[in-house]
Amino acid sequence: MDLPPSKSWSIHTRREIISKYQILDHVGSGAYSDVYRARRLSDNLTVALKEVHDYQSAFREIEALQTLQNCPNVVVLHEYFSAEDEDAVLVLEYLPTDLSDVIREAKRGEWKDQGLRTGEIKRWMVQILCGVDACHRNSIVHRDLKPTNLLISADGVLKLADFGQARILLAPGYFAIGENSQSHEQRSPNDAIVANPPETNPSTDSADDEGQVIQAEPLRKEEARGLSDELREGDFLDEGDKESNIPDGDVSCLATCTASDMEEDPFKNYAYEAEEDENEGLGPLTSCVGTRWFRAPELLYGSTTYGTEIDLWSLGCIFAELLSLEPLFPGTSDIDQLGRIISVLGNLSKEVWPGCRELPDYKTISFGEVENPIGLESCLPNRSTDEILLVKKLLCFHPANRATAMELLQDKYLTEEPLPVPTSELRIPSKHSDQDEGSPVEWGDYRAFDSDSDFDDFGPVDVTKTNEGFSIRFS
Ligand SMILES: Nc1ncnc2c1ncn2[C@@H]1O[C@H](COP(=O)(O)OP(=O)(O)OP(=O)(O)O)[C@@H](O)[C@H]1O
Repeated sequence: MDLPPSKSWSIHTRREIISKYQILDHVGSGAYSDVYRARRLSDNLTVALKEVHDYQSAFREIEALQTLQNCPNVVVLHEYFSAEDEDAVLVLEYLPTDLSDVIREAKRGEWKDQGLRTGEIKRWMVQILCGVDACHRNSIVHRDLKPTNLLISADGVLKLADFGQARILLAPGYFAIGENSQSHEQRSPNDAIVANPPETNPSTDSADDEGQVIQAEPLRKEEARGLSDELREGDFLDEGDKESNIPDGDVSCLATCTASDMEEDPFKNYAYEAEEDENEGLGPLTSCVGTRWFRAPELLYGSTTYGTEIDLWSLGCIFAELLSLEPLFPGTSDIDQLGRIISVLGNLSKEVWPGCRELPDYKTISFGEVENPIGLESCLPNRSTDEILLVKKLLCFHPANRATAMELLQDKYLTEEPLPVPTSELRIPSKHSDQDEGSPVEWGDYRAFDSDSDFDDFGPVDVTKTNEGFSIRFS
């Protein structure tokens, strides 16, 4: 049931907006935004108004969406409002649900034959790949791909959304958001910028050899499984939080790696950010992007010169989750995240990625030798060889070895029987707007799990000083 709209929302003070839109309800919020469902007065179209509280995030989202406006698998930007000293407001097509809802619904077994049918999984994958392919052809790296950012229309069309962290790697001519309060109707599309994504060129600024070294133990098979189960069951949560706050790593590093964390962090050399210069299309990039569970190893090791391949890693994690209905690497800290990856895939060494030693934090974080990696097969039980192979093509340590979205669209798994079902045959979960936003059970279970530091949510950690620095063991 829709509650009467609150008049206290700041968006109601924006005359230029309420003269064109009737605000219906508040449908969600992110690290930098509040999103409202609204009705366009001129034609009754339902839209989403995204009020973005961060200038850079708004700028990035508008720029990326304008570039991608003709892509059927990217959310449509109808127009945007910008004003000096006011948050930008993006008028987006309204999409009632997302892929995390699909996964959750399938997992609950409320759908007749339990889980997702192979043809459905394939159709979701094809739509995601089309959206990502469009981004990468335009040299746009999304940097925060995850199921909650893959929104879905009532008729089953999946669209990439939340481009607040996106970067255009080859700048197609930056534009500034207008200084005066005004609306900006969607412009005609830019010519597609077709360019090869830049080679991932690991920084030569390797970690200071004299610096502190974090030696982390990757989880053993049983530990990894135990911890995953614990996380899934929410054993460590307060009773009241169990359903609502299942930690999903849905924590943007941008939101959690604060300067004060770094200052208080005894392992100062572990993580750092590069200042991103918006005017430099190919300047250093921050490694603090994305959501931990979907973050590529080069980001976790502090790379600032990565490319579109970081999105391909995220895709591997998302596809694995579609296949198993469980998050693949549900890390509780960045180091735990790396530990989980290494436990499954094996050690990151120069044999699998010759350039890995150049990663800024490679020498700072070292893991014990994993002799028997768990393997993706164990993480995806009951899935076919082709399905596992598809995920393996994305989850390669060496970014250059990851299959591109275009290559995967031609993969035999997606082109052979059973074929992807038509979108009209996809089962769509009930709408966001049908849910009671006040209920944390409905709104919180795949969303924000907050943490101020990389270590505070990690559980027992045994730190000992060694000749080289510190050794950390997680128990
Ligand atoms: N076009 C849309 N239609 C319907 N709901 C939307 C739309 N865009 C966003 N939302 C809702 O608003 C929430 C926040 O939006 P979004 O993720 O884009 O914000 P953000 O501040 O960039 O988030 P994050 O913290 O993930 O970076 C989403 O989880 C979704 O529920």
